[in-house]
Amino acid sequence: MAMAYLAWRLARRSCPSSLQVTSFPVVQLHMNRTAMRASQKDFENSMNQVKLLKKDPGNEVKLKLYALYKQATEGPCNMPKPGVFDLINKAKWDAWNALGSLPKEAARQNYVDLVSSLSPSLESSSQVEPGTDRKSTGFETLVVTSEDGITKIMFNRPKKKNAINTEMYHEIMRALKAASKDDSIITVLTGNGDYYSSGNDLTNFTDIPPGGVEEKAKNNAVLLREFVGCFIDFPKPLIAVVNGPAVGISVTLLGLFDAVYASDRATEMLIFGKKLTAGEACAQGLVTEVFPDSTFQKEVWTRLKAFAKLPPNALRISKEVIRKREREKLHAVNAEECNVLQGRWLSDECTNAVVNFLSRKSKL
Ligand SMILES: CCCCCC/C=C/C(=O)SCCNC(=O)CCNC(=O)[C@H](O)C(C)(C)COP(=O)(O)OP(=O)(O)OC[C@H]1O[C@@H](n2cnc3c(N)ncnc32)[C@H](O)[C@@H]1OP(=O)(O)O
Repeated sequence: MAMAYLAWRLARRSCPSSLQVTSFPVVQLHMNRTAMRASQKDFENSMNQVKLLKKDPGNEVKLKLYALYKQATEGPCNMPKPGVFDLINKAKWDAWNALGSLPKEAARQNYVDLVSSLSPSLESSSQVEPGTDRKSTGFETLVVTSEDGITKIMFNRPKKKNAINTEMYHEIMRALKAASKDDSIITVLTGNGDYYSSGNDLTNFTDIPPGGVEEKAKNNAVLLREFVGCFIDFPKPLIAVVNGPAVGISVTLLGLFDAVYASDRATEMLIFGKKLTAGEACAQGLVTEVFPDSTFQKEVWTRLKAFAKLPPNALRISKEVIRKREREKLHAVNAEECNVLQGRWLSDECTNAVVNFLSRKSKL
């Protein structure tokens, strides 16, 4: 991306961001949550999570879950005790009966707590699991899920370090448009696997149409302009969970997010051909906050779930007020930059860089 554009984006980080606008209610929300009981929705989400557990939690835990579920939905056990040879039903009955007169609400809370104690394995690793609620199908290069007021758009080409090919550009735009209209409060972009994204898929430059390289460069410029435009116009809080190294366009786009959380493993954010650590990117305002990789997913998702409970209209309006002043300028810079890039893609420098990369393993 052009120097001016990047400089502008960096400068923008020192302006009030929608994250700052929302920071006060977040504190309030943490205080409220400790006093809160699990809602019916939390309970239902936990039931869905149980179905998706990858590892069998073992009979003891399953019995506890069963008992708490029955207690939460039907109250104290008043069924006749099964016979001694009906081993399974007797074990279930015993577990339920052992809960005595525990109130339904407390059982619901215990159920949610128990499920969440089983869930860290889903969230603590660098490999991000898809959400457990609604999973959009129809994407080849993404996993899109919606849960807890958060639509998560996950780049899903881990074997290619989540390089963005033409199909993925189109799918990201489609997912963003859908997220802007769905009932989620915030939208998160992240990557599956060890990379956030290695940027533009360099094979995008090899599929030459009948009109030759000029037509290819023009098509790419049109696509890029529309793609970046979707980020400029995105109406809800947009958050990047940078789970690993990020390269090229996946870095420069970060300036259009409302918050950027990076794992301290994101050590290779390449800009100006220079590797930048996540900490350095944070010092320059491109990243909002850096977390240790060991706790990255857990800490970030806890925070995001709290954001997603903030008043949705206030969030949208805050973003609109901030973005309104700069939208026109952003679109103008985007258009100019795409024009410049269209020319650069026809240069020997660009051709050589692509050929060098693709010929490393004799792909050309
Ligand atoms: C519509 C067009 C718009 C253009 C917009 C302008 C955007 C510009 C940019 O984004 S410029 C940045 C482009 N990206 C790069 O230059 C990075 C290239 N990749 C690498 O340097 C390395 O792959 C790496 C440092 C990301 C990772 O290195 P390593 O750990 O050694 O892994 P591999 O190189 O073996 O990669 C594994 C696998 O992934 C393929 N791959 C990785 N990145 C890309 C990519 N950007 N494009 C295409 N393919 C990529 C790599 O070839 C390997 O594939 P293989 O296993 O050999 O099939």
